[in-house]
Amino acid sequence: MTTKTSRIPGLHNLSPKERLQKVVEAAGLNEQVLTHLGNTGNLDPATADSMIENVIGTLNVPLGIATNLVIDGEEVLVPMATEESSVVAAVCNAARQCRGTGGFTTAMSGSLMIAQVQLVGISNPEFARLQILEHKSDIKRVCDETDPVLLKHGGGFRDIEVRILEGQTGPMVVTHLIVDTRDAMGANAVNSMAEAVAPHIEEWTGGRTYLRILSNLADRRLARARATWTLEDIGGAEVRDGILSAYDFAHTDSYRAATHNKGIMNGVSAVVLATGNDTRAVEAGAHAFAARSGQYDSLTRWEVDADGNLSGSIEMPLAVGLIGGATRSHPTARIALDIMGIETADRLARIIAAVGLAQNFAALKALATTGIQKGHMALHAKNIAVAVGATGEEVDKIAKELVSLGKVRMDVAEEILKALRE
Ligand SMILES: CC(C)(COP(=O)([O-])OP(=O)([O-])OC[C@H]1O[C@@H](n2cnc3c(N)ncnc32)[C@H](O)[C@@H]1OP(=O)([O-])[O-])[C@@H](O)C(=O)NCCC(=O)NCCSC(=O)C[C@@](C)(O)CC(=O)[O-]
Ligand SMILES: NC(=O)C1=CN([C@@H]2O[C@H](COP(=O)(O)OP(=O)(O)OC[C@H]3O[C@@H](n4cnc5c(N)ncnc54)[C@H](OP(=O)(O)O)[C@@H]3O)[C@@H](O)[C@H]2O)C=CC1
Repeated sequence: MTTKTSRIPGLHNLSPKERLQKVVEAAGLNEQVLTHLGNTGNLDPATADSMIENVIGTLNVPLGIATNLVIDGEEVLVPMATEESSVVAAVCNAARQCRGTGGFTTAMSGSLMIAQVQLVGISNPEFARLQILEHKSDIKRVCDETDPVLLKHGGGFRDIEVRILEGQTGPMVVTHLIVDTRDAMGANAVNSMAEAVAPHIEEWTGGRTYLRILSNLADRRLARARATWTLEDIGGAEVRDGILSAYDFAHTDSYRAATHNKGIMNGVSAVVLATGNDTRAVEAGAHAFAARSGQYDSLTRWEVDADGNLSGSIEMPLAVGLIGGATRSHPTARIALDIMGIETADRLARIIAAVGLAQNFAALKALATTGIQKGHMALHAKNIAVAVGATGEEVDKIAKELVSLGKVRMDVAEEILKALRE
């Protein structure tokens, strides 16, 4: 049944429970939905209602733990929130195979974010550019006055750059405010600064400012991770060469690079989500960075070291925080940080980069050897069993049967379930 009308005036003024009732009625759903969505798991309705708008319930995603990771000499258990099977297992698998060489070494370029102020209606953009640059100390003062708390935590304005862009509507003079946002992802912090600085830029140049917003291409907040996998640990030179060939494919072809990077983001987004950070911000930054040369490229690099072992590295923007957004308000996100023993946003970003690299190693190794389906579908089999209506012990029985038949398919699962229930 389709919804009678999507116009529900004042829905936002109701409580989550009242809204749910209205939506169930409007969508013509049965009363069971009330019970199902009424159970909000470990996010209470009041907290959920304060996070987004028009809340009627919550969507629980499994939270798994990646084991085996050694990052900068420290053992770390990493929580990952994802709906996709084999993603967590893949990280455990990759991390286990590089423990012998010390695991992952990571670094961060800094915690600098960029806010952009777009200025238009300028006939002499080169002149305006210099006018803005001359006011660097005024801009610093305005930015820092906007966020004294950030200043207290060692952050604040660092620099400006001014670019001239030729748009279809005429020249644009774009000011980048470069701000150290420390343990915050920083979107709200730098957006406030951009809005505070904009009227001054208009006054100095006589132009008109439009957009005042951060850039998600956080290329001054790059997380880096590297690791070495020995031939012995990965199963020999043929496996190494298969991984190198897989990387070469991604480096050469954007169609392949998109899938290659999707695999990396399987790990990255799962940790970003588990910690209540903004998955879209990180994803937009990653893909823009991957395309920075003009050709969409791999976020990882794979090489052979002097001893013939496999060296993997990753470098990508990772604007994540421990403050702001849902990182503080979502109780599970706070626990996720505690599991990792995280005290700085810098450490969180570095762990996420290591997870991205591990994820890529596992996927490339599987692709270059047995193929992805063997491991992935074996773990996906339980999902298929649940999707066809299996419950309790039926789930494991069906999953095992699907794997042993080598046919992890819905139609086969349905047949097995039918036979089990006869
Ligand atoms: C699936 C495996 C791990 C099997 O790998 P395997 O070698 O058959 O597993 P194993 O039973 O020998 O176990 C090896 C280790 O893997 C881990 N492991 C093994 N099973 C589990 C489990 N159930 N739960 C947690 N951890 C598990 C665990 O660490 C274990 O060591 P242990 O702890 O036993 O000493 C392997 O085939 C693999 O890594 N595959 C890659 C899977 C993958 O990348 N999945 C992502 C989804 S596919 C996709 O979206 C991305 C893609 C592929 O398109 C990207 C691209 O194209 O580049
Ligand atoms: N394009 C995008 O990506 C956009 C994203 N967003 C959203 O913005 C949110 C993130 O913004 P963000 O600015 O991080 O969040 P907040 O504004 O909530 O938090 C940052 C603020 O926390 C205070 N603070 C306290 N301690 C620290 C510390 N140690 N380090 C840094 N700051 C500290 C600072 O000052 P004070 O207390 O004075 O605020 C700082 O400005 C996310 O929810 C994201 O989804 C919003 C718009 C656009």
